[in-house]
Amino acid sequence: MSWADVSTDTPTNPTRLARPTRPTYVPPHLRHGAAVATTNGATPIGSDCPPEQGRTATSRGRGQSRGRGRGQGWGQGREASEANASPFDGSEKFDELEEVEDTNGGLSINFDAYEDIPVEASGSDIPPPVSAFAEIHLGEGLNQNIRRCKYVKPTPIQRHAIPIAMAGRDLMACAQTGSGKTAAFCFPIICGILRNQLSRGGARLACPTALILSPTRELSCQIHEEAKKFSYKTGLKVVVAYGGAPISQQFRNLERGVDILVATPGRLVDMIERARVSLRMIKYLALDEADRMLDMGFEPQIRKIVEQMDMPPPGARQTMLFSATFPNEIQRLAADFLSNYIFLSVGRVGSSTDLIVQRVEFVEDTDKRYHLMDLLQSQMTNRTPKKYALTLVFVETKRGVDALEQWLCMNGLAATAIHGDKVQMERERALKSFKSGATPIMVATDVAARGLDIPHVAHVINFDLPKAIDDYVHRIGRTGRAGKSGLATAFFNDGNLSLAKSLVELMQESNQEVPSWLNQYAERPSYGGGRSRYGGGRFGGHDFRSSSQLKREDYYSPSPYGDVTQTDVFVAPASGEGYYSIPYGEAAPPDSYAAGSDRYGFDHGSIVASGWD
Ligand SMILES: Nc1ncnc2c1ncn2[C@@H]1O[C@H](COP(=O)(O)OP(=O)(O)OP(=O)(O)O)[C@@H](O)[C@H]1O
Repeated sequence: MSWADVSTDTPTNPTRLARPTRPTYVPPHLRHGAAVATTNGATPIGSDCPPEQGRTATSRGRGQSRGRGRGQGWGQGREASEANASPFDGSEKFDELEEVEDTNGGLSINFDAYEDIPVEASGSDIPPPVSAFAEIHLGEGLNQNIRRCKYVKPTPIQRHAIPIAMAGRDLMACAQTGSGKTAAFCFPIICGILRNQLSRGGARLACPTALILSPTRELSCQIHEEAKKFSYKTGLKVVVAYGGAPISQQFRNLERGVDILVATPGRLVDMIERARVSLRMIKYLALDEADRMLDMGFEPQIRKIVEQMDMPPPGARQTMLFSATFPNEIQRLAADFLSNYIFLSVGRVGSSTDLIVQRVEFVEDTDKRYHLMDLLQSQMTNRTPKKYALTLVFVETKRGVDALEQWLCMNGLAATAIHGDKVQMERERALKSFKSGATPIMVATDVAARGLDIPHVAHVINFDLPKAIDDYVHRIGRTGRAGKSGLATAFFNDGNLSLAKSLVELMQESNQEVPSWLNQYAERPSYGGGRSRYGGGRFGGHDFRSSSQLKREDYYSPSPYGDVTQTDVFVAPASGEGYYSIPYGEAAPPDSYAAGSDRYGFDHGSIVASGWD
């Protein structure tokens, strides 16, 4: 049970272990926003928050609640705030956007942040990367939309992945959170359909040409919006299908014609079984968050869709798998869906970006709520006027999410909540209210951990740390997107021991300061001795085919990458210049899992319980 589950206002007071590695707890009313002294080198609570965060300085701490919906300033209650939620949805305004030539470098994306990221590509005959969209013949319609989106130049994953996909190759691609993977699979799909004039009209039985699968409703909607922007005025029809919304309306949308279907697996299976969708014309299949899609929760459904329906087999369709994390075990499963594919990793697979400042604080379960309140109050104190910043708080269980949201609202903070037990309308309302800044705090399960691209998320707080480091990577990836910086704070205690080692490794590789007490946890053999899910090697993630089970001749020298021969894996800075090879023998060992355990070595139930659907 997460401590967030506790719905009483007063925490219980369990016996505390004497531990020098814990910050001194000071009650909120004594803090006055000042830094709290620590005895262990942990970051003082409430300090060092980015100045732009927070809303007003009028929120109330414990005991100062006015009740829900009756506060003021940032302390406005939830109902009032949600009622005022801005109806603005960026995509609705796309029509009004003008085409923008290269002004101020396009969007405020900081491309320098992505230079010199290591790139690994393996497979046969790898098409070389490009450095500009103009180098790829995407077609005038798509190019105009790229300009409308103010994408001036491709991100590293786009530079490498788009030429590979445009060459018709299957692809397994990993790149850091917020680095532009959506466009990397959307552009080749749109371009391919337009180029081959595969567009089809409406019919009772919908036969899309492209299928994009994602694990959550919100992510499917987001991809749908993106794909619609990219195919604006091209004549392509993009339709979304997801659970929780009336299927009849989605059927009507399909009847009007569909070229690209974006779907969650459950709703798609339902539609196929009702004989309203056929996959027999599929030429392009993309799995976003592919490792999650092939994880234990979704794999049977994905296999059903891809292998047991009428979808053309690998080779007859083009398959693209994308994620920020790709454990070897999942790579092995994924290989079933691919044909002669190229493995591409941009940045360390499963790494967090250096743009996210990560802090870990030792917080006992009983203290979590008040530490959270400290952080939020500190943000308010340090805020920059007129700048709005959002805070996403991850909690382990759905009950815990509800209880924490309620507690925050009772204490005068405008918070909303999202998890898989809420009805779809509540989920949508929560997300909209959060995005608009009306409720600048959102408490969530892992249902919000992957893929969501919400501007202005400045702070991700792991109130409860996840069981698996991959989930941590995706969660903190909700901030620090598209070259912007972000802050991630995690509350760590004895219950998170099994995560210590991989957390320290991740932080070190992202050049983060690791508290000495956390290092000590990581060094404990019983706690921190667990094997990281990542492979070894220079930046961790590698094509699992480079493991020792494979023969040397299974690999090719991808000539377009230079004059290197007799090597297996090619690595380059993101710029595409100066590729060099990793000799075969130095490739990362396979990341096999202990017999009987899942890939994390954790209890399945607790992972599933975190709110996916
Ligand atoms: N070439 C580009 N120029 C400017 N902005 C871009 C470019 N490509 C993508 N973006 C923007 O970057 C943001 C992140 O992109 P996207 O959501 O595709 O990331 P992602 O890699 O899929 O992240 P995640 O791993 O969290 O799913 C989006 O707001 C997107 O519009």
